[in-house]
Amino acid sequence: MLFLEFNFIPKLHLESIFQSSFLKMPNRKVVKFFFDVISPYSYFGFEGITRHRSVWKTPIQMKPFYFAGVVKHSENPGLPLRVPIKEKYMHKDLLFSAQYWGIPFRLPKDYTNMMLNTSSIVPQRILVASQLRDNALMEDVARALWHRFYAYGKPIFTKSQVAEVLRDLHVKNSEELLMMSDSAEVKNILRENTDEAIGNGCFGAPWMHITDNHGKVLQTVFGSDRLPQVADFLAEPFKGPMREKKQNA
Ligand SMILES: N[C@@H](CCC(=O)N[C@@H](CS)C(=O)NCC(=O)O)C(=O)O
Repeated sequence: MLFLEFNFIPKLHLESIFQSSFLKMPNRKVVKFFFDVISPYSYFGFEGITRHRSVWKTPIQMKPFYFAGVVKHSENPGLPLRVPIKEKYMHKDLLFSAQYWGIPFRLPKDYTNMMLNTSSIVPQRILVASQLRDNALMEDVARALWHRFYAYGKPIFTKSQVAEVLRDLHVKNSEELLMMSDSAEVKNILRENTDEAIGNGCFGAPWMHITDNHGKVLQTVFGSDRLPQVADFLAEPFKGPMREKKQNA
């Protein structure tokens, strides 16, 4: 009898713990945000989502990927800059959107040509190398690259151009970071991030996956302008541009 009682009490206790903590635990989602510094809409999405980090409980994973790889794989012929009437609209829309997000922005000289004919492989690999050191460093570098390009019209696509950004940010051992960006590890991560997006139907940037806490993709999302829907899906607040959070002025 004593044995039975002894057995019974801990069982009940365990059940109640299980019910209160595991069964009622919210099924926490995760947002993966795929971006490339060649993509100006990635800049807006990057600002929007990182500003919302302060008001969301949902974890956000930042994923530098290679936009040219996405475009090639998806055989996307619809890049707005390739269609003159969309190009004209996009130039205006970029300024309009930058104003909304409170981002200093003007179109660098020869913008369309540069966007269509320049590779972002160097800065993207440097972002991956920075992220291996520290995600906050990666975000600072990404923001500084975009700021240099859109606020000052200075290019950001070669090693020496990125090195200047690292120097301005006073990044420690920046030479090591530049060397690391050529490593197989970094190249593989960039490829894996790109393949992960492509494997889920990606054709453009920015791109997001909303996953469950086991990594299963519940929703894929294209565009910086989809953050209100993302917030709604996560049952999180959408607070607009949160311009008070802007870091580059
Ligand atoms: N409406 C989207 C536009 C995003 C966009 O046009 N991204 C470009 C790269 S910067 C792209 O991936 N375009 C591919 C396409 O439109 O098919 C937004 O506001 O973010």
